[in-house]
Amino acid sequence: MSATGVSATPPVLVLGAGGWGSALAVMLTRHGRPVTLWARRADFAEQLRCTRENTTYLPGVALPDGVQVTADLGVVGAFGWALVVVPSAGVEELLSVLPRSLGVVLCAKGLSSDGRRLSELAADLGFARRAVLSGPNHAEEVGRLLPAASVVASPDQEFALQVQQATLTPTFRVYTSPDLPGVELGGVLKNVMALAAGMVDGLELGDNAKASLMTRGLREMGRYLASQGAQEDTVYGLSGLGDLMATANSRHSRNRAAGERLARGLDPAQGGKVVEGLRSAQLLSDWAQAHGHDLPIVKAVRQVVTGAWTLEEGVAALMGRDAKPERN
Ligand SMILES: NC(=O)c1ccc[n+]([C@@H]2O[C@H](COP(=O)([O-])OP(=O)(O)OC[C@H]3O[C@@H](n4cnc5c(N)ncnc54)[C@H](O)[C@@H]3O)[C@@H](O)[C@H]2O)c1
Ligand SMILES: O=P(O)(O)OC[C@H](O)CO
Repeated sequence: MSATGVSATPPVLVLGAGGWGSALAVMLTRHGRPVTLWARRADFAEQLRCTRENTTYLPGVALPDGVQVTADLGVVGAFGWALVVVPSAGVEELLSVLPRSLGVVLCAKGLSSDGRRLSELAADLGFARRAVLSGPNHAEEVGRLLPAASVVASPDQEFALQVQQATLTPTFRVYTSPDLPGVELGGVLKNVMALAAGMVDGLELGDNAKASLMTRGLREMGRYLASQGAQEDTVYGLSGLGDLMATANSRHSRNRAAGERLARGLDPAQGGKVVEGLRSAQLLSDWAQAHGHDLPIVKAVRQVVTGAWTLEEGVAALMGRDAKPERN
């Protein structure tokens, strides 16, 4: 409490100073929520402090003074929970050095190296309070205070409400959900579907093909959610349909762009950019094969990405499947 009896807004801890971590830090700070932003590299933290702009991952967006940048992970001791905003490939490394008493809000949209959901990985490492934050949220737009919505999902309703209150602002509308796996897997699968949508763009197959792919992709996502014990209808929310529409159609999406580049015969992960759908396609496809589960679009993406199929073979495989009712 301040001297006036009004509660001071507690600061939010953002771990990871890439595009999304920086956008969240800017958006929250602009709305009066001070943020501590942790960057892994001391020289990068120093650069952010000096220039007040993340020219590498979020160019053109100023970091307000309220964003305290640090490379000292010791700051976590002052916080009860944190937004974990490093790419999925780096989540295990970061979580393994954090105190297990910290509540973790996982913001990455990928799987662990052995195919676990990141919240499962956090549970296995001993984190009791876990949530995910996911939705149609391009950093380039959220950081510029354009309106967006998202979902914080956790079986721990008190934790979900705490994170919702801390992150909901006039430009970022945050909903809660108890379906953690459903929200988390929506973010994973939409990246694979966005790769496929980018391939459709690159091949210039037309609007009908893209709409058909996205709709059948959504059905495939729902079936996969159900197979993982999640609620199938979570796929129709912000983290599923919402993020699929945003990512598969966006000029900002690295996954969509990677698919388009691949279809044009270029390197999909241009300049070492994070394209999480590439690894997820492999992991999900391996799982489907091992468990006799049908994930045709995921499989086609994997086959094309690994070079096992040409793009034309991928299209033919999807168009030549058995006739069936739409609901299957
Ligand atoms: N960019 C977006 O619009 C957006 C929106 C929502 C969610 N996400 C998700 O957020 C995650 C991060 O994406 P991004 O766009 O911020 O990535 P980015 O490529 O912009 O930046 C990644 C950052 O993470 C750091 N990093 C990498 N490995 C690390 C490790 N082991 N420990 C600590 N830091 C590490 C990098 O140095 C870099 O600062 C991804 O999983 C992505 O799917 C991104
Ligand atoms: O750039 P992408 O493809 O990783 O997508 C970014 C966000 O996930 C969009 O919500």
